[in-house]
Amino acid sequence: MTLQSRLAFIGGGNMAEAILGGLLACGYPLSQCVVSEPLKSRCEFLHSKYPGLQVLSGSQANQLAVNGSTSPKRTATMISEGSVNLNPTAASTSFAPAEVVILAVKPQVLKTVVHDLRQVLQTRQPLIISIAAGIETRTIAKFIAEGTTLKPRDLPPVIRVMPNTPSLVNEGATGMYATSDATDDQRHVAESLMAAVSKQVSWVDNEAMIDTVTGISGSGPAYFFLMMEAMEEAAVRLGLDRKTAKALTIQTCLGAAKMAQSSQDDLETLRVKVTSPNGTTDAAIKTFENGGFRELVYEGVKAANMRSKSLAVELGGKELSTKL
Ligand SMILES: NC(=O)C1=CN([C@@H]2O[C@H](COP(=O)(O)OP(=O)(O)OC[C@H]3O[C@@H](n4cnc5c(N)ncnc54)[C@H](OP(=O)(O)O)[C@@H]3O)[C@@H](O)[C@H]2O)C=CC1
Ligand SMILES: O=C(O)[C@@H]1CCC=N1
Repeated sequence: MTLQSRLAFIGGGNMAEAILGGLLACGYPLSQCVVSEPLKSRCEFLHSKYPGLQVLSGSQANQLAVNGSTSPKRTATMISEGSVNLNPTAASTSFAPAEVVILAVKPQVLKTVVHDLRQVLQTRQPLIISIAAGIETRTIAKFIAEGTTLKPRDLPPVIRVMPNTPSLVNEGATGMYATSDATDDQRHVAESLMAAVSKQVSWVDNEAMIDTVTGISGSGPAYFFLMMEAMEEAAVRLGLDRKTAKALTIQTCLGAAKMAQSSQDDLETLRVKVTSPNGTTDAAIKTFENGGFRELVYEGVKAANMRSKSLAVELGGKELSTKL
């Protein structure tokens, strides 16, 4: 396995595209990537945005993406029989087997997807990276092993990753957890892939911490977009035109983040430096604090964390603990 390993994305939605787009932007070879995605319009979108990318759909698309097919004739038969559709711009009808499989479907369909891929995952033993919120590594291992006599040691290792959508612009923040059976080489490959699209990659030792990572950086971009939407709206209500309101809001967010990243000061000091006593910022900050801003943020992050845990219960059969 190399840092240009053959990658199969199972699911070609928002987060898959964020990772794929970020990898391609930093030079990952397009010819090493295949995406399996059932929705025709989404396939067309991916074809047109990434010309030459192999995008598969159809009933056997997931299998083909993982298993590969070194016989163009066999692939052509699958295509003519309609079990696989392949975009016409893709370079080849031969597929090497995937060395890394990125499970990028919604948590609710993960079980079905993994069940369908069970055989090929057991045979090919690719490194499996799951980005699905909530679903634990042992649950994925259970899905792979179900209906067989395989022992955990016979299963391919699963690395659980919680990325975020800024990966698309190579500004992702990613949390990672690997089970003890993952080798250093496999961890290195997974980390290198995510590091290519993320400015911050953090391993956690305890899988439960992935729920917390989900509540902070996985879901986090949406919190900042919400804040920016609210600031833009406030500026418009107070008289600015929308274009100016949006541009000032976005640049303020970016500037604050860059300062926070590069400054020796902690976040509180940076805030205090903007806040003249009894000045304008002071008036705003007091309004936020009096409205319970910090507690509200805590409750929001906790809700995301708890939802991640409850997905593990709903979809993985785990007991729900009320402990965070
Ligand atoms: N969006 C985000 O910011 C983040 C998402 N995640 C995780 O990433 C995963 C994907 O989320 P996201 O990209 O937002 O969701 P999307 O719905 O955008 O993407 C999932 C894609 O998988 C496709 N799909 C559905 N069934 C199958 C199948 N049987 N085989 C192959 N593909 C299938 C869907 O097609 P169709 O539309 O036809 O159903 C869809 O295009 C989730 O598990 C989520 O928890 C993790 C971190 C951040
Ligand atoms: O909202 C979700 O469930 C996914 C996981 C993290 C971000 N989006």
